[in-house]
Amino acid sequence: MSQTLLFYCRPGFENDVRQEWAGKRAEAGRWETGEGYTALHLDQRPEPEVYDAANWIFARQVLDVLGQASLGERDRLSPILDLLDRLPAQQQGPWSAVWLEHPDSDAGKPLSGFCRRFGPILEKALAERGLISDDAKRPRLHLFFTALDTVWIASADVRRASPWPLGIPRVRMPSEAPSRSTLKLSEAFMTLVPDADDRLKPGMVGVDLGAAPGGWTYQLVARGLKVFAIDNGPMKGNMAIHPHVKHLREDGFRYRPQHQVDWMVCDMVEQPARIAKLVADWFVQGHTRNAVFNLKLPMKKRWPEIERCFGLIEGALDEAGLRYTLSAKQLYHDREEITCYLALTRSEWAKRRR
Ligand SMILES: C[S@@+](CC[C@H](N)C(=O)[O-])C[C@H]1O[C@@H](n2cnc3c(N)ncnc32)[C@H](O)[C@@H]1O
Repeated sequence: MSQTLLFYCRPGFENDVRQEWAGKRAEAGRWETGEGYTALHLDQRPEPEVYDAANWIFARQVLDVLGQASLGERDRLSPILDLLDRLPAQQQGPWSAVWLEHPDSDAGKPLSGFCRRFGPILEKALAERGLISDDAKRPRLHLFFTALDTVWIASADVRRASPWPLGIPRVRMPSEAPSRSTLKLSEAFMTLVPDADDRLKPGMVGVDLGAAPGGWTYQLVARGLKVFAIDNGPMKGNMAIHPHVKHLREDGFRYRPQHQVDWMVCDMVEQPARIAKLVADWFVQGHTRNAVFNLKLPMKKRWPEIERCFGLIEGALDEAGLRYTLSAKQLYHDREEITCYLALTRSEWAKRRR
């Protein structure tokens, strides 16, 4: 049975979604792309894992398309309900929720007001037809408006899809943090570290490479960690005087901790392969068990660069016989970059603990 997949992404990174697909999957199909999204028409339905938003770096959300509707100016509701009525029985709902969304693009953002107004109208109509269920495990209905008169209608498996509208987590800017970069690490913990509350605990020790002015250090300190902040530049605000922060004016590529630490984070602006080698060395030498690091990707061919960096890390850790997980995402707060999470498995860490 043919199937269309809809991917949401940061505007300008649609080609990166396609490159990532081609790098990871054998199935080829026809792509249909707009700013902030791209859809893939396939002859066959792919495996369920494909819908795991966490498995994709550049896609924020991956949905199963049910259809596309053109809407009239006076009556937008009827064409949507008609399309839903015509779906095969197994796709007809009921749904656990209905989300009205739009591309995260200059053209898409003005549609948010319309989505807010139209959402309750649609929800009421669906509820009257018995199409909204209390069962939170039921699929979610997504209406992705690319214009006031054009909508993609899609469904999401709530166990696999991103849990945030537009695939964008809401992150609060803490007033005490010295830089907006803090949002990136906060988002990384929400998105990439599934057991963050367990893996980041008071009393743990972290190293922040390229720490100044202290936005990432702030996130570690806020979770009760003691932090070695490595940077030749100055730490600012509370991060310059906090008793849990030790600022060392050293080269982040040369610095190594005297004792094993729980976390290493790295936001140095450098060639991605150099960062990848540095991170791999920290793990192979047993300096840390968790790392969040940023790979800056200003180049045109980002996917081959990512594959090269992951190859470097995986090659080094595999050769050292380590068991680990490596994941990555282009976060909402990432521009021409991605954020990666590398962690030893719990059993591996227990084995290596000195
Ligand atoms: C993007 S900023 C980091 C921002 C920081 N994560 C925050 O949230 O405030 C990059 C930092 O890396 C530092 N840096 C670059 N190369 C470095 C190196 N070789 N050793 C130490 N710090 C370095 C720079 O001085 C700069 O402060």
